[in-house]
Amino acid sequence: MKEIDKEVKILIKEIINKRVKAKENGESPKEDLLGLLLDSNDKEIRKQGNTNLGLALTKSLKTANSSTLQDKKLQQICLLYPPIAALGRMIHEETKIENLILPSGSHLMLHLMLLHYDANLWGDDANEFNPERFDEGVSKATKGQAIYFPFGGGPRICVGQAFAMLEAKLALVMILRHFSFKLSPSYSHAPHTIITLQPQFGAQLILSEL
Ligand code: HEM
Repeated sequence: MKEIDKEVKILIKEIINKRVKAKENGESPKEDLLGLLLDSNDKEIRKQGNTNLGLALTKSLKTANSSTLQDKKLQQICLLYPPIAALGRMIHEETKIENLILPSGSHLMLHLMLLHYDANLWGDDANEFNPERFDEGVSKATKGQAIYFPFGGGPRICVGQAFAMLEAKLALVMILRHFSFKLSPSYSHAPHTIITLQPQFGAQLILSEL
């Protein structure tokens, strides 16, 4: 796991460094999030007279790695809004589940939203944002049951899980080091599935530079 963690960090650094180079050559779009963050990072570095961009990135990576509160929040976000909302499987041989006989070739869908919002499994606050339920990790929160599947499970579990979580934390840390943000009044809550679960009308935020 430590090896994967190291590789993931190197990958993320490579992505950012490539972008920094493109920016220096005037080839990088400014108006996306990474462009905005790099701009803001540059300003901070100029203010502090520090020309070593790597230091700011290393600090962000350190903060991202040590933030267990963010882990819990991301786990809760994946409970309410699993980016992949349903998993599909085909059965290769006739299978009996209690009194149900599923013929070979049947297609099954496991709908994560049904599982993740089930009050019998998660309690009465199933549909509330409550990161504290993950205080003692995922296996305690699920009481060892197979009821939490944002990254799938078993032999086909997502190989990019650690990368995706670190990437999300890193993006958050980099934003929060430079900006505070709140939801724009134009935001309309409409989770919607087009392959992945996404906000149908976008998620407009108002960023204020710190
Ligand atoms: C928030 C981000 C992500 C989510 C929610 C996610 C979710 C999932 C889920 C649910 C599965 C299982 C699919 C199934 O059982 O049918 C899966 C598989 C997989 N994911 Fe991800 N994933 C994410 C990011 C990534 C990233 C960043 C990578 C690559 C760097 C990646 C690579 C893969 C691969 C290769 C598999 C197939 C594994 C196999 O079948 O053996 N994923 N992912």
